[in-house]
Amino acid sequence: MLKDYEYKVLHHSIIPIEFYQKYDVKKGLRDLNGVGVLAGLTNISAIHAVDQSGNPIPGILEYRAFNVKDIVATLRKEDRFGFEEITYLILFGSLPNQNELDAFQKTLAQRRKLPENFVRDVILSHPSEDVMNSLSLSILSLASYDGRSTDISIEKVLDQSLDLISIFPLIAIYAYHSHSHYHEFKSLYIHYPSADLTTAENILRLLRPDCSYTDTEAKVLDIALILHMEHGGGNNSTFTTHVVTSSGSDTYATIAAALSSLKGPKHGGANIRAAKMLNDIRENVAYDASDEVLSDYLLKILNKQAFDQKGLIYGIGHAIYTISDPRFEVFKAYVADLAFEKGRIEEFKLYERVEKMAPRLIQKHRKTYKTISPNIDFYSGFVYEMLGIPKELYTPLFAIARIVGWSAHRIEELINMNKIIRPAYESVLPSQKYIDMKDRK
Ligand SMILES: CC(=O)SCCNC(=O)CCNC(=O)[C@H](O)C(C)(C)COP(=O)(O)OP(=O)(O)OC[C@H]1O[C@@H](n2cnc3c(N)ncnc32)[C@H](O)[C@@H]1OP(=O)(O)O
Ligand SMILES: O=C([O-])CC(=O)C(=O)O
Repeated sequence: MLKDYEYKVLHHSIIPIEFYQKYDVKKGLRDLNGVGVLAGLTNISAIHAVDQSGNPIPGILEYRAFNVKDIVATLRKEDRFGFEEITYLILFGSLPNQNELDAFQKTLAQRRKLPENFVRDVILSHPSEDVMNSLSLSILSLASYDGRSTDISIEKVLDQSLDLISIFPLIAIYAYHSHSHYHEFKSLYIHYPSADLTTAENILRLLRPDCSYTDTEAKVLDIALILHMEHGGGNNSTFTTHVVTSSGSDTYATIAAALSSLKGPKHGGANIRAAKMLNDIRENVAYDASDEVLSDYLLKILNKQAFDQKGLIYGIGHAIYTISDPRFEVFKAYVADLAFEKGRIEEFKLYERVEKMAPRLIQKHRKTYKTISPNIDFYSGFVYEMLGIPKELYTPLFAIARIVGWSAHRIEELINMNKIIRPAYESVLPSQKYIDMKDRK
């Protein structure tokens, strides 16, 4: 029966490919040359991938006009954490001075707590292997604890956003513990966060049975969070935030929608797929395999004959960047050091070979004129793995960071747009006369 229904659905859904050109449809809301259709304006971040004449350039990412590479280099030089400072920058538009930063850190620490019995009644009662779904469920449940959940005044939305930024790490990690206890039969422990620690340190503290972590581990995680915080208004989850916000919906529903978008394997979910794909490659191709053998296996992945049979090499390619994703470059600088420290050089070398080989294979195989390069999530799963972070938390870590960007964009949409987002779909089916039941075949 279901097969029958499937046949009908396919038969009545397929639209001839040439129609998209005929009606000038911007597939993926992209122009023919791949540039996104202009859907909004923003002060929050800028992504530069072409020069003024439209020629590709190495990618540049700016948060509130500050180059992300400079931000990370300064934090590294001064050997300090930056997630809270860059959250302040993205939300409020300027760099905090020391007093402003201290006060903001205190605000986040005070908000880093869940409603009474929330862990017991919501998180532990609904264990799921999919921590992204647990996050969505928890965010929607939080609305019931907020007496003004549907208030969309800027003051209230900001208040809700600061709460969500503070508690996302708690929800994600407790949800992981719930899954690991009820589905993997491991001991259950729920640590409280510490008001004296940064977001990155608290994540590791809440995750580990003995709350321990090294300064290097926490600083690498802090950089990973900063690199994932924000990426313009057009990425799939932030655009979802704009779309849902434009209908007048509340913060909880909007963020649940953004989470649902982020988990997709072509977006934030790519980090877990990239790590699983590399494990698959490791199992099927020896570390010392020739380039020819490795290339043949990558071609099998592209031809949907290997790994998840979706035809994608995860962690490679980007909708906007061509020559390079600047976040990838920053990340990679940490991977080599970490791999050396953790004795994972052989794996790192395999990653590196795939990173170099895959873009060329995709270009050739998909016959694309566009230069393709690795994106931020090619190495992020490997980094998390080396930090001992379970794979169920890879995409939630992205969400823990991106909630900052979503919040800023939701507020920007509320302040500026006041117009429901509503693009057009042209019907290509000629009208028919309704048929009486007795006359149907
Ligand atoms: C944080 C982030 O969201 S970063 C992105 C994370 N996603 C991934 O790593 C998943 C793998 N990558 C992809 O699927 C794509 O590169 C995307 C979704 C990121 C961008 O997709 P697009 O904007 O369509 O990329 P682009 O226009 O450069 O693609 C050109 C062609 O190459 C293909 N292609 C691009 N990247 C890949 C890839 N990694 N594997 C296989 N094919 C690819 C596209 O499907 C397209 O083929 P088509 O013309 O037959 O449809
Ligand atoms: O911009 C995009 O399309 C995807 C991306 O890199 C992000 O959201 O960080």
